[in-house]
Amino acid sequence: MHRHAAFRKRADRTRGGRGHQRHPVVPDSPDFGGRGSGDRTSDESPETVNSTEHLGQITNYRKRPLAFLLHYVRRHRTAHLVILGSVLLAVICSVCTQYGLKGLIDVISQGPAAQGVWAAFAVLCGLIAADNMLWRVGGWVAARAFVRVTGDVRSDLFLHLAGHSPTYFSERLPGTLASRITATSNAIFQTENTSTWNVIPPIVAVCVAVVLLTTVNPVMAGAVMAVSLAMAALIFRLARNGTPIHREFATRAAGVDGELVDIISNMSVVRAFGATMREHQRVTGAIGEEMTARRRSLIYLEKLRLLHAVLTAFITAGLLAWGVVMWQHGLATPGDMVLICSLGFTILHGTRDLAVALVDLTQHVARLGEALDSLLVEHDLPDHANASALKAGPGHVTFENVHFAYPSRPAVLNDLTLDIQPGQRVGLVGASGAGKSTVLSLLQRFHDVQGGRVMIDGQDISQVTQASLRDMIAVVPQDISLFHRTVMENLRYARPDATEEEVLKATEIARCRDFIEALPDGFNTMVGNRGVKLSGGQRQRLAIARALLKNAPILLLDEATSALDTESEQAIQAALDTLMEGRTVIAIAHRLSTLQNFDRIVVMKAGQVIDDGTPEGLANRPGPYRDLLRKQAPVAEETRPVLRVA
Ligand SMILES: Nc1ncnc2c1ncn2[C@@H]1O[C@H](COP(=O)(O)OP(=O)(O)OP(=O)(O)O)[C@@H](O)[C@H]1O
Repeated sequence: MHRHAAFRKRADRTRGGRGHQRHPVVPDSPDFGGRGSGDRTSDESPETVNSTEHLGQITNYRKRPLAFLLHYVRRHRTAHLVILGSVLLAVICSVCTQYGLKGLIDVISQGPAAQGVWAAFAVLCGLIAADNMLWRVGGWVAARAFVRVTGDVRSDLFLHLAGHSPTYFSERLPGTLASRITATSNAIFQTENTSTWNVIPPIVAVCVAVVLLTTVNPVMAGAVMAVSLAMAALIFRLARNGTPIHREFATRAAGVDGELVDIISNMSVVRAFGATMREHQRVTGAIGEEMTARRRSLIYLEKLRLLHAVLTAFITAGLLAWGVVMWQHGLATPGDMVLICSLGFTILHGTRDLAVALVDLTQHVARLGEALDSLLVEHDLPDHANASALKAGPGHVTFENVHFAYPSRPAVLNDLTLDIQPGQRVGLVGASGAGKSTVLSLLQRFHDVQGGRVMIDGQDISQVTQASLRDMIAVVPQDISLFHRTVMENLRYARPDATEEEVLKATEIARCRDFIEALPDGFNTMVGNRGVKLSGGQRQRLAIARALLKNAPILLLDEATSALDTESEQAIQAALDTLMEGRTVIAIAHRLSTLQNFDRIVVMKAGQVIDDGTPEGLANRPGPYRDLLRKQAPVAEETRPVLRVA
């Protein structure tokens, strides 16, 4: 199969929703319409882009911006051929108009009795009309085709971006990534526009003009062509030399966007620390660097244009003088003089326009290259080449001699072994930095382990598709992220095809229906950026409802109730109890009393399990858990400790 066709097919497949196997409904779990997350077929799992097939294609273009552009041009081949055809014909008509003019003048100069005046007139008018109409045909088709290309590009880049690991995102500013996607699509649009309207027309015009000039004076045509080509080559070469300057500008511009988004998304912190002026200075610094880079880029272009203007003035003067001398020696008719002048100008202006357009084009291609270079990085956590869907089971989780370190950091987990039976509720406790969150991350395969294996129902999670792995796991995180969308859309994120009845049922169990209905627009209320218009407790209950709708056999909880009043805590605790029914649960808890109803407590220290047993068993014998309990005892008397939900 052709490589590009394969790329397209795969991209289409990833968009269209794959039929990967989903786990069955957890038998003992509460019924939310009798459907497991396995029924969620319309959701486009971003993990699907981890397909190594897809990776093998799009990342090939990382260093080949023009090949990348051509790939999308081929997707709309017919439209681009129509555009090219109409531009070529339009330019040919436009240049031939000058020949038509010469014909008319030659006939007219024979006197009023000359034959064929109206025929020459008709030819000239026909050429002018065709010239104008053909441009419009090209413009009409381009208005659709070029815009489609920009849409395809952004959509594919997003798909690729979404397949990167958390490490990729933690090392980059979201604003920079977003701005690079936009920059890529803008650069492609500009490249297509410049090529179609500013590069191809002068090339064709110059070629046709030279052919026509040959009919008057072949030597003159050859000389003009040679000089023009030499000049265009010189300008283009100089333009290419400026590429690093233009790329520097593109990098700085993306940097400013990244800084702005980072600061704006942390505006509450900026205010809390009275750091507005500090941030202003920082942004001003970044803008200053971008301005310097932009100035250098523009001045470089201006120098090139100046050079071309000077050369053009000299060559035009030479050409005109040559024509006058020919006329003086009776070697040229008045019509020939008109033709020499107009074709000479066509060639000179054509090469000038071409050189300028090529300069612009190299700048657009440089921007495109810069953006692709940073976006088309290979996924660092692709699905295994022979990955198959995780076969749904009851949710048996095993960590087998797991060794793990974050990049350039000392080991976080050392030979960790943990066996969690299906349906077991396990609380992970231990000092800050012990590695509890890392355990949850590794189970979701946010990173690959460096030693040992993580297994679900006897299957190594590094060997299964990430989409099927995510389907097995529901997460209630500590920091609950909501989209700036309606409450309903946020709830349905877990299962877009959930019926209204299922959503209502989940919100009732999660104790959030009452407060949602009290919101100004009920379920259609926008929750604000990351959910700021809701309280912490309300966001947590929404997250629980979302997890209920997902209905996965494994549930990860990370410290959910830390900042709540007693009433909210009780509501959330009750909701969590329902959510945990019939699932394998791994919960991170700092406040130990929330784990009293759990089957098992695992105490971690420096990446290892140092104690393991039932809450009562561990509480009743000397050991790290009892020490932790005693440390928390005074706190427990004042405030009822609660589970921290993931
Ligand atoms: N993305 C990351 N990159 C590099 N190091 C990390 C990353 N995440 C965590 N760490 C480091 O790994 C160690 C374990 O962190 P982890 O978050 O797993 O601990 P924890 O027991 O969950 O702590 P806490 O209870 O404070 O949340 C810490 O030293 C932390 O600095």
